Formats: sequence, structure tokens, C-alpha cells
Amino acid sequence: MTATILDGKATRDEIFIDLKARVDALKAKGITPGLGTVLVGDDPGSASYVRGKHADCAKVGINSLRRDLPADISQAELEAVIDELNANPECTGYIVQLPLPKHLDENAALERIDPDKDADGLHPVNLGRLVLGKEATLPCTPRGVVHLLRRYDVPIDGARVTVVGRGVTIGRPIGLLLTRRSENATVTLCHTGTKDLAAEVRRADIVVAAAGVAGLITADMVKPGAAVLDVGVSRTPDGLRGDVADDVREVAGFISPNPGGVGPLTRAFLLSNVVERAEQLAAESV
Ligand SMILES: NC(=O)C1=CN([C@@H]2O[C@H](COP(=O)(O)OP(=O)(O)OC[C@H]3O[C@@H](n4cnc5c(N)ncnc54)[C@H](OP(=O)(O)O)[C@@H]3O)[C@@H](O)[C@H]2O)C=CC1
Ligand SMILES: Nc1nc(=O)c2c([nH]1)NC[C@@H]1CN(c3ccc(C(=O)N[C@@H](CCC(=O)O)C(=O)O)cc3)C=[N+]21
Ligand SMILES: [Mg+2]
Repeated sequence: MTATILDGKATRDEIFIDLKARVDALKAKGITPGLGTVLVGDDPGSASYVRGKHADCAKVGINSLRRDLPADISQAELEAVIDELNANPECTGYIVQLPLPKHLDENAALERIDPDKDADGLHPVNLGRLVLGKEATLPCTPRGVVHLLRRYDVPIDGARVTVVGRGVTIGRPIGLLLTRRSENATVTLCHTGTKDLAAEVRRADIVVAAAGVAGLITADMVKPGAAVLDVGVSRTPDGLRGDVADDVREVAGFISPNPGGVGPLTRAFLLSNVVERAEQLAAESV
């Protein structure tokens, strides 16, 4: 058996066609959405992700606001840039690229973002609204995972899902999306304290691998026919590697490749969050 590929690039292209039409409609009303990025330091990986986000903006007609800051910036200087974007009417939404250099307080920076401009959906107010079942800006990578599963008709209702990793961008929030009544999955969240990771993965109908450990999920750990989403990224001497070993595709029913799977959708939903916010503002101003 060879797994069906959950094609993130083709799915991203579909989303971009929709977003471009919606941006054109906003522009006809005199509104151009703007995405801001705050990048601190010169980590080449982070710089490359940020470049990708601005290239995506150009494709759908969203304005880009880049704030590239030196690695030794102080917390107060970083917060002044956040305050500027909060006040800037050209900026519909923005992100602070993570991780920040160690001397900076990530949580304090995230909390200072205006929740209405939180394009990542990672502000405590938005995560809290998600927990309460209220309307919120949703985190981009979890949205991408759910969208990809639906796009390829992978059953979610009643499915057993094992998530590997409890990080804030994906592992922690994805269970919140998948256990909503509209998704109705049963979710197990694993981390380095999990006693028998192989057993937890083996009983899953859907595996979300978000640990950032190259090749962590091997074929013997996967139930035949399961859907496996490879989210984690590691920089190795052989280049970028995902969390899922190559031979998993011989066992799985569905697999999202890495690259070419969830990554492009993370970026697509970042833009989607910005367009949705601009549409809300347009509706409020009539
Ligand atoms: N493709 C995409 O679109 C995106 C990819 N990513 C990638 O996804 C990965 C996760 O991101 P993020 O959540 O921010 O990362 P974090 O580093 O915050 O979280 C990693 C998590 O994985 C867990 N973990 C590490 N090793 C193991 C192991 N051997 N067994 C079980 N659990 C393990 C850690 O457990 P513990 O808490 O116990 O330490 C931690 O909870 C990263 O590689 C990141 O680059 C992130 C966002 C988007
Ligand atoms: N505030 C914040 N929000 C994030 O969403 C965030 C972050 N910080 N820090 C880092 C992680 C990582 N992340 C990725 C986004 C896109 C790809 C992506 O598009 N990858 C392509 C390959 C890109 C390439 O080859 O360089 C792919 O998978 O096909 C990957 C990883 C977002 N993150
Ligand atoms: Mg971190």
C-alpha cells in the first residue's frame, strides 16, 4: 500500500485563488490588507520563513510591512515596534517570528500584540476564546492540518488522533480545534514525558507529528491506513528533515510530505487570518 499524498502546495494554490478574489473585492472598497512581520536577529531559517510570507502576500495582493531588528535589541525596543504596529492603520495583522533570542521575553511580546491584529492566533486572548468556544483568530498550523484532512476526505469525526509535541504553535492548540463539536475527534497529546510513544501512535487513525525530531515516527509505529501529518522541521547536515521517516508512506493511508505539506498551508492561513480581519473591518465601517 502506498499512501495518498496530502498535497499542501496544490491545496495552498486553491486557497490563494479564493484569497486573491477577496482581496480584489476589498480593494474595490478602498481597503488593502497589510501583513506585518517582526523578525529579530539573523537566523537564516527564520529569515527564509519571513521572506516566504512576504512572497505569498505579493501573490494575493496583500501589502507587506517588514520590521527586521538586530539580535541585540532590548525588550523595550522590541515592544516599541509592537506598539507601532498596533497603532499603524496600514497593518491589518502581524506576527512576531519565533523563537526570539534568549534574552527577550517571548510571552510578554506575544501578550503586547493587539489581539485583533494577532495574525498567528497565538495571543492569550485568542487561545482563551478558542477554549471558550467563542469566535477567535485561529492558529495557522492547526487550521492547515484540519483543512488538509477535510480536503482529502480523511474522516475526523470519531477518529483517534495522537499529537506528538506540546509546543504553542501547533501541538498544544491543535487538540483544541480537533475536539470541537464540529470536528469531534478524540485526541491524545504526547511529549517527552510520554511513557510509550510507539503505543500511543500505533492506535491512532490520525498522527500529527510536531516534535521537531528528524525521523521520530517510523513505519513500525503507524497503524496501516492511518493519516500521518508531518509538521516538525529539523535542520540536519542533509538539509531540512521532517519528523516522519520515509518508509512510513508504505504503511500509511495518507501522508503530508515535508516539505510540501503543512508548511505552505501555515502560510496560507496566516494570509487568510489577515483577509478575514480586513473583511470584518470593512463590514464594521459601513
Ligand atoms: N511546517 C509548519 O508549518 C510548521 C512547523 N513547525 C515545526 O514544528 C515543530 C514543533 O514546533 P513548536 O511546537 O513550536 O516546537 P517546540 O520546540 O515548542 O515543541 C516541541 C515539542 O515536541 C516534544 N518532543 C521533542 N522530542 C520528543 C520526543 N522524542 N518524543 C515526544 N515528544 C517530543 C517536546 O516535548 P517537551 O515539551 O516534553 O519538551 C515539545 O513539546 C518544530 O520543528 C517547528 O519547526 C512549527 C510551526 C509550523
Ligand atoms: N510567530 C510564528 N509563527 C509561525 O507560524 C512560525 C514561527 N513563528 N516560527 C517558526 C515556525 C515554522 N513555520 C513554518 C512556516 C512555513 C513553512 C513552510 O512553508 N515550509 C515549506 C518549505 C519552505 C522552505 O523550503 O524553506 C514546506 O514545508 O513546503 C515551514 C515552517 C512557522 N512558524
Ligand atoms: Mg520556544
